[in-house]
Amino acid sequence: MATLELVNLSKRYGKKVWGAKDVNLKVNDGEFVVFLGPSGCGKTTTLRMIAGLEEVTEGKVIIDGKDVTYLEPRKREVSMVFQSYAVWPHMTVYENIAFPLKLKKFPSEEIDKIVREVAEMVKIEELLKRFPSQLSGGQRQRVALARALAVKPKIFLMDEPLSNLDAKLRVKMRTELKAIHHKTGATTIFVTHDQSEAMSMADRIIIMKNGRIEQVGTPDDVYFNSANVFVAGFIGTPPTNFFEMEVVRQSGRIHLKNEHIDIPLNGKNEKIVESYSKNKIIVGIRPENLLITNNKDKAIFTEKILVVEPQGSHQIIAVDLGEQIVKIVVPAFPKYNPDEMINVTFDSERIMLFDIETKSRLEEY
Ligand SMILES: Nc1ncnc2c1ncn2[C@@H]1O[C@H](COP(=O)(O)OP(=O)(O)OP(=O)(O)O)[C@@H](O)[C@H]1O
Repeated sequence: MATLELVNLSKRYGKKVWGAKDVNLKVNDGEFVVFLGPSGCGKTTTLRMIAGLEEVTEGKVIIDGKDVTYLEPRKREVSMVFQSYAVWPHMTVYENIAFPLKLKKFPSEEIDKIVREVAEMVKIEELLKRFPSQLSGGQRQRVALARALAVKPKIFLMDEPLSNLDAKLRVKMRTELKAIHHKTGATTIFVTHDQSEAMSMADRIIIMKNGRIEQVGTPDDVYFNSANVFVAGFIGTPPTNFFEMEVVRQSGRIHLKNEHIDIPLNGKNEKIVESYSKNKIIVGIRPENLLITNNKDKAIFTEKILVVEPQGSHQIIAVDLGEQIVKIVVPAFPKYNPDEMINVTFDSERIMLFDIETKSRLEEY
């Protein structure tokens, strides 16, 4: 087990493309950290630099206080699990797990003990004599996990390890991986582009875009205190509704208005906008923070329902506000129908205000 520190870590491909740029991060001993972001944001590049599989252009990788930036991969005491499993097809499950230990010249009795221990941990004790071709995708991924666990690395690196599995198995493996992490307490860096995977597994999430870190925080931090428009839009399903609004001072109160919506501000939100000098602002409201009300006076807009998407536990209501589809999440009951008129209000504690130019959150988070 170990700590990890990345200092201004950067990777340039060719002359212009920065795969990762100025990545600064401290990972605590035993922490489960997830790199999350859209395709091409630099997650894999960063992970590979930590593993030593990618040459660093600038910056440092520090494991347990020791600068390993130029140390070869096998001397870093990290284990990597890939999306493609990378188990050896000509070896049995037992041999796959045992092989790295043999290379390290462990005595065969100890190898046997470790193989059985990790096989039990990932629930493949029954499969030790089989070859990978006789296993399902999920079982093969467990073998890759067991092999990585067996060498007791200082740090576990996982690059989208669940993305080749079907949706149901992914969700199951998430829970199991989290339980394994709980048991081993190994410092883990996990890469994914799936936000619900990140939210459900991470102690902290590192959200990346264009090679840079946009926000570092717990799942609650990045969801409730999103640092900017990108993070607020990336985290959450359905995504946050964004509105470009004008700041209007009207009979002693501040309103945020556009053609369809009128939001009167009070309390904390009014204070934030009082010290904001521009006349346009971006408002972000998550679908569950828009509320349907019978009181028309409280409505920030009144509109016809376009579509209702039943989800069992809740309903997603879509409303067409002049070329912008607004999504609202409401409980499963009462049932709503298309063409029904609804008055929509909002949870004033939960709206997010962003600078129209910098797109950053306009409050302390
Ligand atoms: N070998 C390479 N040569 C040139 N550019 C590269 C190379 N590898 C990655 N890149 C570029 O670096 C950027 C970051 O890529 P990276 O693979 O780290 O993204 P990612 O977040 O892991 O994406 P994905 O989720 O699609 O795997 C991208 O713009 C990518 O095109």
